[in-house]
Amino acid sequence: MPTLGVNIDHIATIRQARRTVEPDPIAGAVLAELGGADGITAHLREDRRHIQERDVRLLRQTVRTHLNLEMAATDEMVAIALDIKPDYVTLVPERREEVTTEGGLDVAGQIDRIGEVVDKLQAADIPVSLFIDAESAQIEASRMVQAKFIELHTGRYAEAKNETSRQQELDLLAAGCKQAIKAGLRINAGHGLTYWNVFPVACLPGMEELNIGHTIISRAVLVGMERAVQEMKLAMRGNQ
Ligand SMILES: CC(=O)[C@@H](O)[C@H](O)COP(=O)(O)O
Ligand SMILES: NCC(=O)COP(=O)(O)O
Repeated sequence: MPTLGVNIDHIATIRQARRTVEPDPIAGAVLAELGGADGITAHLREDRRHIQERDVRLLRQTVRTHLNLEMAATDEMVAIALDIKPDYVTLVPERREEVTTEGGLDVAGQIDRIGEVVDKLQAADIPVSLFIDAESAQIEASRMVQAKFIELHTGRYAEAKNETSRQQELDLLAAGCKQAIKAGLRINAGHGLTYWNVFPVACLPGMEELNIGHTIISRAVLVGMERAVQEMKLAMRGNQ
């Protein structure tokens, strides 16, 4: 069974709706860990729409499991990561106009830039994961830049309109896992996973960690954070 990284961005989304101090994602992370989270994920977006730099600095001091910092491959973010030293960094693509991340990072199309960022972070003992689509060229490019991990983008699987296309997307993810294992890459996955669609992804070969946010925070609003995390861990084992 893969481990569970709980993405706490959307606790901060509620706070930022009023630019106030509550709810505090730091408290959310503590409760997620008490509920059984194996890691905490936070996405410091360039537009700061949810997580703030203050949150990442406090999370670095308070997280007892491991901290995964999601960020764009910009100089500003690299400087923050080198200063804060999360347990690992996941490089993601960002567009200010998007509601959420729309696809994987184009590593193959910017090998030099991504390679430079991977080198800088890994030289500082911060392992790097690349959030990519399960495409052969992107997995090969991730190997070439010597990232330690990839995070397979599960958005298209999650948004599939019917069982046939969901199965096709799952097959692509499974093929991506096989290629990544051969390439010596460690494998995470995430985006759009829910209590209802997570189990087949949790069963993919070599899957190490699932990073899940929106569905857990949505449930936590209604039933509380610890219970929402416990229920996700059950769903990852096939019990909803
Ligand atoms: C990269 C990814 O899939 C998630 O971190 C997602 O980006 C969560 O943040 P947003 O909801 O702001 O897109
Ligand atoms: N990298 C994916 C992630 O952290 C959470 O994405 P989502 O579950 O909020 O869609």
